[in-house]
Amino acid sequence: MPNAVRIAPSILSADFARLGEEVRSVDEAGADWIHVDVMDGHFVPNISFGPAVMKSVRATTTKPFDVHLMIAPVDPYIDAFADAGADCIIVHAEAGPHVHRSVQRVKSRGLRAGVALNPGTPAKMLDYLIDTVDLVLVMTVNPGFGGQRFIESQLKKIAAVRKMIDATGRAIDLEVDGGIDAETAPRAVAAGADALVAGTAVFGRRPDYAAAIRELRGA
Ligand SMILES: O=C(CO)[C@H](O)[C@H](O)COP(=O)(O)O
Ligand SMILES: [Co+2]
Repeated sequence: MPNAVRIAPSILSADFARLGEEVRSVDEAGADWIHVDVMDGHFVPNISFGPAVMKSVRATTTKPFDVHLMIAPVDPYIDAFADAGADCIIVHAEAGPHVHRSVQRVKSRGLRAGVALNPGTPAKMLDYLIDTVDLVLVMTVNPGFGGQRFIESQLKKIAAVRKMIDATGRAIDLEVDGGIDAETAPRAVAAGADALVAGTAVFGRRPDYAAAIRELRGA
């Protein structure tokens, strides 16, 4: 299905005491990708987990790991997450010091590279990056926590990024992250998103993850 929307449950909202089982459950429930939120307590005001934890759950599924690094500076950690089994590594345009170099470093490991834009960062930031990336992640909350409210102004940015992607003629994924549920998902997709991260909307529906994923897809 070429135009199907990908659903990427964020394990930030999983039960960390049963992380492996949680990953297996969302895999069986129909997740397309597993979204891994890495927070450093510096770039964002929260700390989640590092590459060792990710590596230990990597073995529980064959689904691609979509690794969202909220780390500044990020370059010293790219190899560790590549070694831990990332399929796509997303770096923040704001994390610095040289985002283009960070993207090159991800690509040099043979992985898909993504760039994330915070809500206050304009789409224009992508002008000299879009030709090198495989994915753009538009943040629809300020990064650092799950369970926040979708920021409406980002719909305009999703539409602007969709135009930029289409103009390249390349297959670049447009993923949206933050406050995605059955109400916001269709609006993000209508604006141009083709991949949706969902933490609370999936893991908050414990134990029926399949229903949660079906609902997001159907929406
Ligand atoms: O990157 C993130 C936060 O920085 C998370 O991926 C995001 O918040 C998902 O959680 P929710 O769906 O509950 O908003
Ligand atoms: Co995320």
